Amino acid sequence: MSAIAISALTKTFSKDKNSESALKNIDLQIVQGDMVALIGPSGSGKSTLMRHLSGLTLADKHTPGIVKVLGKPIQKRGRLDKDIRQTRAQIGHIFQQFNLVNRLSVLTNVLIGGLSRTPSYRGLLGWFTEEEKLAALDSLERVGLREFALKRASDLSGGQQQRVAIARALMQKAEVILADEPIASLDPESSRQVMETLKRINKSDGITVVVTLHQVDYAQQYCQRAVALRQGEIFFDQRVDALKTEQINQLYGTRPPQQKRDDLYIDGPVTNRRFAVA
Ligand SMILES: Nc1ncnc2c1ncn2[C@@H]1O[C@H](COP(=O)(O)OP(=O)(O)OP(=O)(O)O)[C@@H](O)[C@H]1O
Repeated sequence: MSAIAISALTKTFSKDKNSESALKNIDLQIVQGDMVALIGPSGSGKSTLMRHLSGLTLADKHTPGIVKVLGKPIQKRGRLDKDIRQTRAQIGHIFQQFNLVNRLSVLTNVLIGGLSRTPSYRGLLGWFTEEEKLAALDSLERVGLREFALKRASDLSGGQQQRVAIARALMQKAEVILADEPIASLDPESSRQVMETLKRINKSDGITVVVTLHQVDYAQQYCQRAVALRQGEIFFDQRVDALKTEQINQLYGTRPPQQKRDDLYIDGPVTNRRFAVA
């Protein structure tokens, strides 16, 4: 079964009839257990596509677009499915802006991941069972942060916070993780640790991971497949080891690879927005 199935997905933000669509008739299937990088230049539609997968953004009405996750519809013809809550409970989210509750402990943040299975009165009161706490500690152990359990989330570095978000997805027992630019504001070492952690849980638990990345070299190092968007369309979709420098240059519209690496910034000299043209 496909973990993710998208067909005929079109999204136009502006009501102006002549404006370009952010996504144009996208068809995409991702099998369960795959780790897929979504790459492409700024504004190509990566985040918009990710938001459609969890129903945070709706496709154009009166178009045949369908998005399914784990075989269940998320949205159809620009309308959310009525059972979306159950499906959403199986999707873990990791965003560029660390989406933890800063004033709560790391452990509580992870416990929040299991709320979809906790009776709501207990969740509201912050009552968690010993078993739930042990499971949360176990998730933290798996991302290498068990000893940070009682710290405030805001006291952790950006990279550590991203790993807490991964632990929260593990606690949630997410079968699909959508990571939207999880390393965009991290230094190279923290980026490596976050990508290694995603890769590890992808391999060991068979969790499907879709990750948007600005750096092609991280996609090549950690993912099996790369799907590239350009101007709202799929520009290439292939195994990462089949990616050619020429295609990457075409995708980003950069100068040829003999340029110095420092000249190859996508958006100016913003750290971590650089990508390698190998
Ligand atoms: N809420 C919105 N309202 C209007 N236009 C939007 C909205 N969100 C995205 N867009 C437009 O849709 C297009 C795709 O944007 P999107 O953020 O998906 O690109 P991206 O590939 O994720 O870019 P980046 O790498 O910079 O995050 C852009 O032209 C953007 O301006």
